[in-house]
Amino acid sequence: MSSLLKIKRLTRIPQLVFPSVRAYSDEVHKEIIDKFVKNAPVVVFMKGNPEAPKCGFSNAVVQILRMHEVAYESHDVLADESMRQGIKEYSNWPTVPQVFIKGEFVGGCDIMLQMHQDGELINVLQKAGIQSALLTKAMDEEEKK
Ligand SMILES: N[C@@H](CCC(=O)N[C@@H](CS)C(=O)NCC(=O)O)C(=O)O
Ligand code: FES
Repeated sequence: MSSLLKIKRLTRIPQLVFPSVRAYSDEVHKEIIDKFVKNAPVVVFMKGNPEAPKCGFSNAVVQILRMHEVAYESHDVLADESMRQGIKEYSNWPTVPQVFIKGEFVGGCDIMLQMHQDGELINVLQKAGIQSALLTKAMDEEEKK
């Protein structure tokens, strides 16, 4: 028997245990996205940027927030593939755009459109301490009457 085999038989070499690399990177990634999501009162993950959206769904969200004159931070997922996948895992929502208000996932394009149409967006913004320009205008008009 070769001396190497003898050594192997006689010694129990302890195995090094590494946490799975994927589990580790997922955790780190979640932390990074968590910081982005909570970095501003309103945060939007989209394709392109507010000045030049690169998809109609992202454009719709930009138009809605513009109507309410809401300031927000945006992230272009097309510029960062790990962000594109990471945000979907973070919120457990399969598509982009994604809108967060006060760190809470609110929805994508369809939900934002629905909330805009039924007035719920004004309420959600109000609860987050943000006054929609549409509400300001409505109040101004009410005062004039
Ligand atoms: N119904 C969706 C429309 C958004 C959507 O379908 N997005 C697709 C096409 S832009 C998407 O994000 N696909 C996955 C990807 O591109 O990573 C919504 O309400 O937001
Ligand atoms: S990029 Fe094609 S539908 Fe959004």
